[in-house]
Amino acid sequence: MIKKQIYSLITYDESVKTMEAGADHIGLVPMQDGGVPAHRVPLETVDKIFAEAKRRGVVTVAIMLNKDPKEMLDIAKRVRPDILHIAGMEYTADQAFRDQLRAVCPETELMQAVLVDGPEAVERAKEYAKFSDYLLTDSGLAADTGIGASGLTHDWSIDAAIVANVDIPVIIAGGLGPDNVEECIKEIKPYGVDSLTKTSIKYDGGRMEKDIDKVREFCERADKAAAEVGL
Ligand SMILES: O=C(O)c1ccccc1NCC(=O)[C@H](O)[C@H](O)COP(=O)(O)O
Repeated sequence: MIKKQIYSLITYDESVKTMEAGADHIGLVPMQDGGVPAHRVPLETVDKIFAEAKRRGVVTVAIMLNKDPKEMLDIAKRVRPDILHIAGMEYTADQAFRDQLRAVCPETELMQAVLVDGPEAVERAKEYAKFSDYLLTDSGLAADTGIGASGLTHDWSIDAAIVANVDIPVIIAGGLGPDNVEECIKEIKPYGVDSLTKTSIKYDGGRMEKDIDKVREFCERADKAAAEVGL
């Protein structure tokens, strides 16, 4: 079984369709400082989407694109995600942040993004794994955060080394879509795979929406590859 994580949802309707198309984790950017304004989701809409996901047993992820740990903890307390994803490079979580998150939101797990920009990413991942519940390996460089949402792949042999060297679940991100998710799973054998750009329709001005046919194809191909390699 492989976890299919689909980002970045904006509306309730596309969230329901994304879950129906096979997503195991859904992620969105609750209203906050930082990030592309068109992707931020009002907190009332986050509540509605997360309630529906919890009803269906789908894991909810709140994506943090700001650099203020206090704001992150306040958002976690307010929207109660299953996972808080620290996505930017300008703030990286640490053990103190993990402890604070556990204190204010005991049920929320922590996922730290790892920039995969060379072999040194393996040591970076090992450090982050000391305080994280999940790692998300990702490509640079988004204009607003320095990591993620690039639509670009990176050297998967480094992800495979990360999976072999940490003992927490690793989700692979960066340029994954229906065209390459099978190859990625066969090469890395990760806990999960993530897709944003290649399963979205992007419009001028930064607005985007999920392409549900692409989401379905991504999930089906991921499941097929996972079954073939015995995951
Ligand atoms: O979700 C966002 O809107 C976002 C914006 C800016 C930086 C990162 C963001 N999301 C983080 C993710 O984990 C993406 O899903 C991941 O980077 C994969 O993106 P893509 O390469 O476009 O599939």
